[in-house]
Amino acid sequence: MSEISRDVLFFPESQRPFLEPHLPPLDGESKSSNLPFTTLTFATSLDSSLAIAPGVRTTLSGPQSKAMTHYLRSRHDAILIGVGTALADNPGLNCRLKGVGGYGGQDLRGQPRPIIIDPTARWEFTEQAKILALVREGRGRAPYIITGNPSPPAKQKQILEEHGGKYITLNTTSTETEAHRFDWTAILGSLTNEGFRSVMIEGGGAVINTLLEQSSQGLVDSVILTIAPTWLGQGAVVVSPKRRFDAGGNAIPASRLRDVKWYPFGEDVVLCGKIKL
Ligand SMILES: NC(=O)C1=CN([C@@H]2O[C@H](COP(=O)(O)OP(=O)(O)OC[C@H]3O[C@@H](n4cnc5c(N)ncnc54)[C@H](OP(=O)(O)O)[C@@H]3O)[C@@H](O)[C@H]2O)C=CC1
Ligand SMILES: Nc1nc(O)c(N)c(N[C@@H]2O[C@H](COP(=O)(O)O)[C@@H](O)[C@H]2O)n1
Repeated sequence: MSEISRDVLFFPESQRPFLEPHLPPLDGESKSSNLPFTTLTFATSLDSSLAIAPGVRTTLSGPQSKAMTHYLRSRHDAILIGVGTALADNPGLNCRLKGVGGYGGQDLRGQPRPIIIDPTARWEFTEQAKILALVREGRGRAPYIITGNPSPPAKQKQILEEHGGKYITLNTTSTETEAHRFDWTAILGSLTNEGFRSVMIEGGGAVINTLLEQSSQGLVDSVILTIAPTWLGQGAVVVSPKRRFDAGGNAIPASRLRDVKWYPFGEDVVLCGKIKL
């Protein structure tokens, strides 16, 4: 069996319609805001964890919900993760559904552009990175890395550009607790400048927790979560955004979904909704 046929995933036509209201429009119609249609999507445990420990790749999705995630990848122009995930997972970030480009389809049709948020350009990848191997095999696109470092390492820049990727430089700001932070509107604006009309944001913890802060959660158009029937336990990488307070200083929920729909998917459930603003 070839490497490609072993990897191929199937997501039946009959299971696709329920997702449609939660996805970027098929006709490419853009939003009024000029920013890409933004879907927040990840797999979580019952204790709101993404991975069993920092730096550890952890399988949560069952086969059906994994195939659904790859369908989501085929429906977005770009797929975004933080550098923590790039380092922990050595991810492919391509779409391995039967029929997309590289998996029986033409060219790279249906393959999203991977976007990595790496403010200091600390990801020291080599040609062996899975994401680049897939590019050489014609099964994925080269990543664009958003950085605040005006002089990223020459070696990585060369490798990236040889594969058709690039660094995109964006200004960072400093907060009391963080030395180099991107504003999410600026991140999404830079994707618009590159011509992307939709992006799915997969994680990891820091990416999701900053996106769900009050100042940026309004940028999220759709939320599609896979919930797996497992508790990862203490010490895991947790989704838990910064606490919010009302005018009287009382703690209030950091974020809440509206128009929620739940769909069983094998042993998992898939939750779709919108952020209530
Ligand atoms: N179950 C799932 O669906 C998923 C699981 N994961 C898991 O999540 C874990 C990784 O999570 P985590 O360690 O939190 O890493 P992240 O992937 O969230 O990357 C975090 C880093 O990205 C940079 N970053 C994130 N947001 C911003 C911002 N707004 N501005 C500037 N820089 C930003 C920072 O880099 P710097 O430190 O250089 O400042 C930050 O430390 C992995 O174990 C992975 O397996 C990941 C995705 C999905
Ligand atoms: N949907 C989903 N389910 C899980 O169980 C996961 N661990 C993840 N992780 C995300 O997918 C990336 C790996 O992608 P490749 O299979 O290498 O293409 C990983 O980096 C996370 O972003 N997602």
